[in-house]
Amino acid sequence: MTDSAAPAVAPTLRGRLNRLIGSPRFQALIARTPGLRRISRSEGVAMFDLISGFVQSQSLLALVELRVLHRLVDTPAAPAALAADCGLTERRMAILLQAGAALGLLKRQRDGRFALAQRGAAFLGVPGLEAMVRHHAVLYKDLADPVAFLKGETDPGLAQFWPYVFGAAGAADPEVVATYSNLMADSQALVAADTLAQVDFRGITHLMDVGGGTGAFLAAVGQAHPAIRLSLFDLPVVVEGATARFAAAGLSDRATIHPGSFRDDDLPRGADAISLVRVLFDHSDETVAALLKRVFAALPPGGRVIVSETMSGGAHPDRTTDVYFAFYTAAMRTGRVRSADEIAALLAAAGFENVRARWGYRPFIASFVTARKPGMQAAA
Ligand SMILES: CC(C)=CCC/C(C)=C/CC/C(C)=C/C=C/C(C)=C/C=C/C=C(C)/C=C/C=C(C)/C=C/C=C(C)/C=C/CC(C)(C)O
Ligand SMILES: C[S@@+](CC[C@H](N)C(=O)[O-])C[C@H]1O[C@@H](n2cnc3c(N)ncnc32)[C@H](O)[C@@H]1O
Repeated sequence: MTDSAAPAVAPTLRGRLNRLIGSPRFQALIARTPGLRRISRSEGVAMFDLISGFVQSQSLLALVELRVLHRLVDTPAAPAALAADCGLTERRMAILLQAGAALGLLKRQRDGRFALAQRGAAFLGVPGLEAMVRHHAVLYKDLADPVAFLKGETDPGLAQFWPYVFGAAGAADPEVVATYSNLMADSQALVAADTLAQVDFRGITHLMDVGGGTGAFLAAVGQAHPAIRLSLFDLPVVVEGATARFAAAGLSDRATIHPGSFRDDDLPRGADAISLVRVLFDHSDETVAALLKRVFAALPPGGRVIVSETMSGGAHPDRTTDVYFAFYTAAMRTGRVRSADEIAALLAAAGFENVRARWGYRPFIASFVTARKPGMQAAA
């Protein structure tokens, strides 16, 4: 701690402890003390993990771009064979494969060939994950100068990647919208699974999913709860993809599609529950407050609202959401990752009561806040 050698004000107890821990002599002492040296080593590993995270992510991106995991699904292969297929020199391919093995995605065999490890096999099976990793090229470019990014001196490319967040007019190009909608729909499988596992849907007779994309969440709800009627509300160009999805899922009779913009239009009435899945974190507090008012107006007394998205840990900062999703939504410029308490406050301000929060099993997939419109309970 060289630049803080002379404190300007009397340090607190925590400050004195910080100076002690930051002293190389103290660190050396811990490192050579039996029983304590384990702490020193594991702290070093944790620090190195932070330092090298970007390189780990870029190794993964290279494995994805070159389809290395796919190439190893059925049989192991030697670096030379993969090098030829991927257009790399054998030496560079060996570096990539060794890194993949070190990251637990591949397994290095005794004969020098590389096989797909359990984590690599699982990675390929997670819906939408490869596409997510690929699109990180845009995010990581935006974060190349993180200080300039935080000062607002850069023009993040991610803001252009998602066409809809600036309003209905942004989602005009059907091809761009399709790319975006597919990425969302693919990654929706895990969100739907966790929402269905952690939120109580009992008593709901008609669910409207606002900002529901092409209906992937509703399709999952429809399959899990055969009695629930379904309504989808999203921008006109986005919901075009929903008709085919509902037909393929055998839900055409139970599902109604409502094209519209929640910025400009009131929401259709009739549903006794409204879900907002990965919608609020795209938008400013003002937009969210106006949207929640519309949600409130559309529900009957006792009607339920379900918010499902990644949330800040708030008082307990979370490693996944308070880093990746906080920077991600900042790069989009319009939204932010809110804690369950912040979402609860916005719901209360819109008139909702009985607000309940549940931290997700996998917070990087979703956490949940539910609330009710005051009045009579909706009939079960
Ligand atoms: C029987 C034998 C032989 C062995 C048994 C071994 C065994 C049981 C293995 C288990 C393997 C297994 C089942 C693994 C499962 C792994 C899973 C399900 C992993 C899931 C991982 C999910 C991840 C990493 C999700 C990442 C999500 C991301 C990055 C989401 C990003 C979302 C964004 C950017 C959303 C943006 C929306 C916007 C634009 C802000 O509005
Ligand atoms: C991050 S996506 C989430 C989609 C889906 N709920 C999911 O989790 O996969 C946000 C959704 O909100 C929709 N959306 C954004 N602005 C909207 C608006 N003004 N009116 C209606 N939907 C809107 C987008 O089209 C998009 O489908």
